[in-house]
Amino acid sequence: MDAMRIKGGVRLQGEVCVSGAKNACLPMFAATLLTDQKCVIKNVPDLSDVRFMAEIVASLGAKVSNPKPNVWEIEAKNISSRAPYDLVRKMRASICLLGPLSARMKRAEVSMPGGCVIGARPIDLHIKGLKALNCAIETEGGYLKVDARRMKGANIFLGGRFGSTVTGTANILMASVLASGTTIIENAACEPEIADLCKMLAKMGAIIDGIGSPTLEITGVPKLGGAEHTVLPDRIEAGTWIIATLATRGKVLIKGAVKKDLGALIDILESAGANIQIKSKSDIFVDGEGLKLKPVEAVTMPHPGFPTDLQAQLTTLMTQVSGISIITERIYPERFMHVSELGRMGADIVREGPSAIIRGKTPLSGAPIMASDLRASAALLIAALCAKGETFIQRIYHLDRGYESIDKKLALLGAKVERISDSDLPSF
Ligand SMILES: CC(=O)N[C@H]1[C@@H](OP(=O)(O)OP(=O)(O)OC[C@H]2O[C@@H](n3ccc(=O)[nH]c3=O)[C@H](O)[C@@H]2O)O[C@H](CO)[C@@H](O)[C@@H]1O
Ligand SMILES: C=C(OP(=O)(O)O)C(=O)O
Repeated sequence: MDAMRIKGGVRLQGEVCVSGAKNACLPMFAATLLTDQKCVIKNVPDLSDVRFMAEIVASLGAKVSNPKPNVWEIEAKNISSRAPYDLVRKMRASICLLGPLSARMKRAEVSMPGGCVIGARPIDLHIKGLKALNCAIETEGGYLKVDARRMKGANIFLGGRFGSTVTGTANILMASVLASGTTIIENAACEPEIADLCKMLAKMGAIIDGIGSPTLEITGVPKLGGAEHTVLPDRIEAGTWIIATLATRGKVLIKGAVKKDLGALIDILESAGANIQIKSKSDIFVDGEGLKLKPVEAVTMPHPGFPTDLQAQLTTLMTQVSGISIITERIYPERFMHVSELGRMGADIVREGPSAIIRGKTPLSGAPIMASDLRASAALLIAALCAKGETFIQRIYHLDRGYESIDKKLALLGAKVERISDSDLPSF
């Protein structure tokens, strides 16, 4: 297993390129199962989650290849409809297979995903949506079994007490593109990754109106064809670089940071006094030198609100800002695994229900710490970059799920980081 050694105290400086969005390409890989023709997906980040998804799609019978860096080709001529537990358990996003398999094979058996450290992750809305499309569903032996022989378009309100669902929208969308008649998904997730998935489906021949809005109208077609699609840049990676630059008081040009996808984060940071310059549609320059930021109050919400996937990173930044910040998590009220590890580095953070109350600015000092999930790891990494002395982050496989070549990108910005194996860790 790998760990990361970080020597803190360096200001990030230079230029960094954002990779393709993980949360767009995972459902896109599933979407390739909707056709027996070849799909080519470009700008795919080299991540462990992507490799898992490729493995799952291949295990279903698709021909999967990675002919060039960041390019994947998938041809799903003959596929089976059963996604087994051994593969599905490795990655929650594999629930996205449910919609495409139901639509193409008229039946699907997908192992039920479990919860995860960021909290409960139910799939009742996915089931509600498929039932509305006239599918019969039962759970048996840990599998969700869908009989989609009588699938047809419907009007579906896809919402719950936490708002919309991202992978739930992806599933119902991918099912309805081949369902007879018209489907209207109300309260659809508006995340840019869903809009990008819609664009790929449209290239495959799907008819979708309202792309990017909370109302998607899908006119079912009997068959889809192959397509070539380039994945949009990862707004969560871009946001992580913006925050890391401010936290280290650095100066970085972030290429592939799309302002329209980062509105809520930019608004929060500008209200704190950050200098964020929009250089073009997809380039943002952050100048953190000599900045005195003000504390913030932020609440996570579905897009276009402040994303939960940047909550942990913003928490770290606020430990380096004088005053009291309050960050409230409305999507996953338990997503605070980073808080105790930040405390071990010297942060003063108290949890009050779904909120973290951060009293800054506290000096951080390097320590041995443990990554617990993807974004918590990013938050710890940012803390390590700000800390005095050396930090050793263990279990960085979490980071590799969602950040392509993170150590190499950091090194290019001047950070002192090194990937080491657990056996090379000093004794603490
Ligand atoms: C692969 C992928 O795209 N992952 C993202 C996706 O996860 P994911 O699609 O799993 O998250 P959802 O959008 O479905 O979850 C949003 C909220 O709805 C609740 N819910 C969801 C489904 C359901 O059937 N019932 C229900 O109650 C969840 O518990 C959560 O509170 O969106 C999350 C919220 O932006 C992000 O943190 C994840 O990075
Ligand atoms: C929670 C995340 O991913 P997943 O939904 O795949 O667990 C994330 O990307 O932060």
